[in-house]
Amino acid sequence: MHDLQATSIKYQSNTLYVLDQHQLPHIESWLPCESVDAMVAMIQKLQIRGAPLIGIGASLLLGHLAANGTSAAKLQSSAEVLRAARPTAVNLMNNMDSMLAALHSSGPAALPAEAERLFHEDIALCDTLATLGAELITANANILTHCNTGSLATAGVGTAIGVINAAHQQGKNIHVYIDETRPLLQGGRLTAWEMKQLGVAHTLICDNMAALLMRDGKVDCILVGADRIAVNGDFANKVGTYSLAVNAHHHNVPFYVVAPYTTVDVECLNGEQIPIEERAAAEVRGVSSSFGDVCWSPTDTPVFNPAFDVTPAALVTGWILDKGVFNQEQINKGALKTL
Ligand SMILES: CSC[C@@H](O)[C@@H](O)C(=O)COP(=O)(O)O
Repeated sequence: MHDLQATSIKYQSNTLYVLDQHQLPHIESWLPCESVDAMVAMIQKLQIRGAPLIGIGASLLLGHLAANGTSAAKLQSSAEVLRAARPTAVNLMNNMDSMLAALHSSGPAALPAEAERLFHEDIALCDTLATLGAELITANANILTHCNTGSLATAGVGTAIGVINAAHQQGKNIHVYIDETRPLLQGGRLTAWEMKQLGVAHTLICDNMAALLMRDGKVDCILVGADRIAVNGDFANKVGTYSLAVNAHHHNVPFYVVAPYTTVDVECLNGEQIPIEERAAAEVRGVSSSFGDVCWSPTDTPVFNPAFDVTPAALVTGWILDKGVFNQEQINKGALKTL
């Protein structure tokens, strides 16, 4: 396979490396990933994360294994194991389907090229989203975003953060409010790191401060990513997105979701059909990260920890997709069925 380089994944001299997002922003550590078990563990620990990137990471690993002589039967079973590593982001399933289609039509020799194609496709999709989305951003806008949707979550410039960066590059003088995104703090750790790297003016807030900012007229629009979009426009994204959408609706703040077609699930008719991952209680009882393990609640406090929630289409102003920007009327007419 050819050498490849993105912000948080790279392939160099026949080795796949993942930038350990569990340790960011304070420690930048690249971990080699040689096996399916290692990739599944990294995906489940969120060392590699973000809907597009987990699909790309799993695909590159399969390409690597095929290039190093793994049999078709083993590649088939490996794709099935990788497919099940996390349940909500459909990019993983869509990418594994692409890899399996290549395996079935042309055999193992086709997998390195297919993985590279998916990697480069994701970069191009992100660029398209950024260009389309930036047109919607007005000069001096205050944008609120949730979780991390940037170059750490994709092979390219990101989805919602890609739009933010494009608007910034166009000199629109934007400012971003970053939801810290409890429980795993993808906003506070990762988006804050990316905004600093990109030179975008930003302010970190706790998730429960967003409504107040909207009430005070300090948010011009909200941009979020997605982990799975149903054909009726309902979508799953990092938990907390739904409450942002409810608050945006109440305060009349435009609310956009930004995602490539690889995040659309044409089999999923509505949000109720999206499987939602539930994660360990320890993530809510405290934090576990490079700055230590802390438990602030009683150690046996009962916990509810869904990693994602579903935002109904009725609360969405626009879907910024690589095929264009769609409104509710277009989505209701079935625009997502034909992507
Ligand atoms: C371009 S990333 C879009 C989504 O994957 C992102 O918003 C998100 O929810 C990521 O969740 P995570 O649990 O960190 O993988």
